[in-house]
Amino acid sequence: MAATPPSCAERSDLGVVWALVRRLNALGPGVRRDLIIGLILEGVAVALGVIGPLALKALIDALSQPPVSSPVTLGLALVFVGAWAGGSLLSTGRLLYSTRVIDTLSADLAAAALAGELPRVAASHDGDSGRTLGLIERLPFSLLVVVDGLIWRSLPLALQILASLWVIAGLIPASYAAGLFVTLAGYAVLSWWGAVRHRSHAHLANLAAGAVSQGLGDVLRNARRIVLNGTLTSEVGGIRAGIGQKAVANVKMMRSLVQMALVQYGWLGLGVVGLLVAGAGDVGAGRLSVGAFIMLETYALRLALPLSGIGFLLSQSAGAIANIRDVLSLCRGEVEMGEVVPVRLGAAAVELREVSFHYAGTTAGIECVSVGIPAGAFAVIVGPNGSGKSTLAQIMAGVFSPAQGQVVIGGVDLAQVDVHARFRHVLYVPQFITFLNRTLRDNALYPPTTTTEADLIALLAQWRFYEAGREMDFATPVGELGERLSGGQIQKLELARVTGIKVPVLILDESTSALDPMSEARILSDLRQSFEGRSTVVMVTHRLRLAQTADCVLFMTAGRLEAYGRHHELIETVPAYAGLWVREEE
Ligand SMILES: Nc1ncnc2c1ncn2[C@@H]1O[C@H](COP(=O)(O)OP(=O)(O)OP(=O)(O)O)[C@@H](O)[C@H]1O
Repeated sequence: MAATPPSCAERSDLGVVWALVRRLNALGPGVRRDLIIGLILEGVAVALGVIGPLALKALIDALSQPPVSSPVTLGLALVFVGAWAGGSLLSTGRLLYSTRVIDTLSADLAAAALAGELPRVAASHDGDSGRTLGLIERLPFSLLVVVDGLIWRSLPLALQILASLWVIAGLIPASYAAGLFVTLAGYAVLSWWGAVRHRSHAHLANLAAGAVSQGLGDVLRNARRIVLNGTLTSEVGGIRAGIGQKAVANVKMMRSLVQMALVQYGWLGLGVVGLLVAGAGDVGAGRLSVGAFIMLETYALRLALPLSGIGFLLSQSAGAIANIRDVLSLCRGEVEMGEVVPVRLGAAAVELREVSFHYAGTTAGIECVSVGIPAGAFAVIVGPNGSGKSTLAQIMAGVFSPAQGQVVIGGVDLAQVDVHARFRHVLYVPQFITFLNRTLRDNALYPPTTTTEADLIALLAQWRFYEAGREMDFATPVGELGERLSGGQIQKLELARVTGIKVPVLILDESTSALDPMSEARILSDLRQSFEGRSTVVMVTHRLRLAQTADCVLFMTAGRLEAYGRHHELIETVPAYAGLWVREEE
């Protein structure tokens, strides 16, 4: 993973720009070199922008004072045209470097945002992948606006304005330089004011765009549910309505842009007309040469044109900065994925000390659970639907952090272990196993397993992964989330992978629920054998017959640990458990 500066949750616009500058600086010598080359090119372009109108003035003055020298006029004409064309050429050439810098920054930010967001999605179960996707997709354009437009172009332009005003003040009455300064400064202030006013529209347009991305992702992921339940028309209608709302937000944003442009260009027009009228009067009165007059107007137009580009960028910058701020807020600091080395080899004890947890905004969760599972044990968590089995399992695995209490694995408080490193202490296999849309091999050998392909093929053959006679084809893609595999195949593949993982505690959440009874018995026996002495295994299950052979049983009801012990003890002492057992037997 790319190294990123620690805190990314900047709030103010300047904070966002500053965060980008810091990230740019941290991107290494290659990026810094590109930045410097780009700045040099832009600097030369600025100088040519100042020289051009000066050459034009000299040319016109030479032409209006006979005798006219052909080599001099030709030379001045060449300087004027060369400065004009050269400046534009250099500015365009500079784009090569700025594009490279922006692409690198974009990749760095996207990686940091993803690295920050994935653990949050994994932990909260309320991931908003569509919104995140939209934010990251819009990032390159936003960076172009802010980095190329605001950071890179505004400084050279400010230099060009200052140098031009200095030249003007040196050649003609200072009042012209003052007039031009007031015109340009007023224009810049109006642009800034417009950008601030534009921000709320841009924010709403961003939200609408995010909602569309989120909705699209959601319906695409749920295509089968939608089509099989006959809700295609209404779901497509919902997306269309969302796009309509986005269009309304965009129109409002564009209207605000047009109003802003009216004010900006109105002011500019007034300023340039003022300079023209004053200049024409002075030329008529012989106080100003025709060359100086044309030079003044050329400077005015040459500076106003890029400034209007900056005005546009400023107006776009509110949305761009909002987008970048959102992406920065997804970054959660530096993520270093080191080598997969278990903290300790061998099974570890699990201890829960007065653990409580509630899902945000609900009363559902776990109430003050204290329990100890000895190292090397095979423990099962049982209980009715919604009693908190999966929640407890995920707290044990460090997926959810308890609001109160401690989870201690092999003497280590899990809260003290970085979320990215918890898999070295305890590994959780979720209730709903999903695969990456890659090959069977990629998913079956997915880290941190250390199993070999040959061992895996042998194991899956024993577990009857395919019906008799069918060859194992590890190059087959499994489809989105693994949808080309059957429910039982998904669990077999995952459990085969898990047998190759060396971890002190393994937590399986209903990982055999889709297996036929024979496969389940065989696979569980193989798993227990391969984890013996190596891992403590905790398994969430609805099948109480698995509890019969377990070393300990955790019986959950309504978010509480109702009872803990061996199966036969609970049968004798806990009527609710005995009732559940009788129902299963029936
Ligand atoms: N992400 C979530 N946000 C809010 N509430 C949740 C969330 N996940 C689970 N719950 C609630 O927490 C309670 C316990 O859920 P949990 O999944 O732990 O139960 P369970 O015993 O594993 O159920 P089952 O046997 O049906 O799998 C339920 O009331 C459930 O609705």
